[in-house]
Amino acid sequence: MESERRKKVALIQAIGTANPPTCYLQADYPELYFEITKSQHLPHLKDKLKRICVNSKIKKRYMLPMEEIVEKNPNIRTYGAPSLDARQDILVEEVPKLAMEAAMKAIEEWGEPAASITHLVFCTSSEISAPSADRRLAKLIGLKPSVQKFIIYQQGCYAGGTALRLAKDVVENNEDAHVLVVCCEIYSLCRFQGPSETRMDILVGAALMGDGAAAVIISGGNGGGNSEPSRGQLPLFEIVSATQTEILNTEDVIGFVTCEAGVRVSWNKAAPKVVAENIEQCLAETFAPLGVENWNELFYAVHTGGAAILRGMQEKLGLAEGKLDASWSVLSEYGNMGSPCVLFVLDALRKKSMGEGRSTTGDGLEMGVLVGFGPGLTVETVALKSVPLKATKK
Ligand SMILES: CC(C)(COP(=O)(O)OP(=O)(O)OC[C@H]1O[C@@H](n2cnc3c(N)ncnc32)[C@H](O)[C@@H]1OP(=O)(O)O)[C@@H](O)C(=O)NCCC(=O)NCCSC(=O)CC(=O)O
Repeated sequence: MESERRKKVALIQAIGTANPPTCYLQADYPELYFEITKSQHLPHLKDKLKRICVNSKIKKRYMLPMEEIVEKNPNIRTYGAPSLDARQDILVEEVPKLAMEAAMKAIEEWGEPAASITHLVFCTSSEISAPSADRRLAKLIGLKPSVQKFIIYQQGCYAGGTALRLAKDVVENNEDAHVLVVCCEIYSLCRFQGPSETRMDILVGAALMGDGAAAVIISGGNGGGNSEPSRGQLPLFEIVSATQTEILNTEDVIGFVTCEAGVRVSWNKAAPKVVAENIEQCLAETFAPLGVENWNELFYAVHTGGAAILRGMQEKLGLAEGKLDASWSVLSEYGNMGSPCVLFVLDALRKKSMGEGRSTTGDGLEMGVLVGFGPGLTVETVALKSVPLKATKK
């Protein structure tokens, strides 16, 4: 009977991640940045960048080889100089290539052919082109021409959550849908700016941003507490709900604009405070219907926006030590890569849970939350259910 048919639930089946090959150690970066930008005559700004780098809790980041790129395109090093053409020429090629690496890893873990993907959701804020980056990616990984594509351009760091929200709707409403979600950012190049005496947020960006791509595959499964995948393989997480919230009157807190000089980012000092002040309301709205009030009952995959943001959230929610470990670990190993960050954290979380012999993919807990935030200020709150790890080992 129709009324007895169980609703399909959205299951994350596999995760793949990728980074460019060039690794920059955080301890060496201030020297390198001031060398590349020919700004050694500004030692007070270099000292400030050194301090921010030390406090960033970042050990290393992966980026395009910026020394070579800037040498060939010297306008990129000068604050405000026109350089968008040079950046776009490289990014239009490099964004789909990095995305491909992550996508291939996710497809390999999933174990089904790429041709079985029915929908593609692609997110980037690192280039703008048509035919767009999703189409280039589809060709690179051999998706069928009838794959249903969506591109989420210019949404910044919260787009990883937006993509999961869209994929959830797609699998719940389309029989046998298999959605490939890919987020890819090359901030090292699109957002690179030389230092400026009047723009301290450029130094903050120089200290935090890195490049990465992450891909997940989401399929429909049977609900009812037991997460059954549709195609034989056991899933990693169930997406229970996904919501976007706009925090009113915060348009000047985080933003960016593409201009002749590349992507000009505005990060306001108030960002950590604004996120901390609003996070509990976002969680309350998401988890009241699920009967969760104690934030320590949840596992967490929070965007690695910066150390002050993670600290503020931990304090405001009264989280026990270790609750944000997966985010701290991604921040330390990769920095702030924008939209793929939350998916990197999800990957770290399930690997950590497995490594530590936890009973579920979510730190041994049943319910958790993925939090993405970015321009607007906009928050994506995704409620997740973990999967028993004993079952995945069978
Ligand atoms: C950058 C930090 C690690 C630095 O931490 P510190 O422990 O060194 O201390 P701090 O916060 O006092 O900052 C050090 C110095 O930098 C300055 N400073 C910090 N943030 C600033 C900003 N946004 N604009 C201008 N200056 C800023 C401080 O005033 C201080 O200057 P002085 O030394 O002169 O007193 C931290 O502040 C942090 O994590 N900030 C959050 C970064 C952020 O907004 N991320 C959101 C990304 S948005 C995103 O991810 C989405 C997207 O882009 O789409």
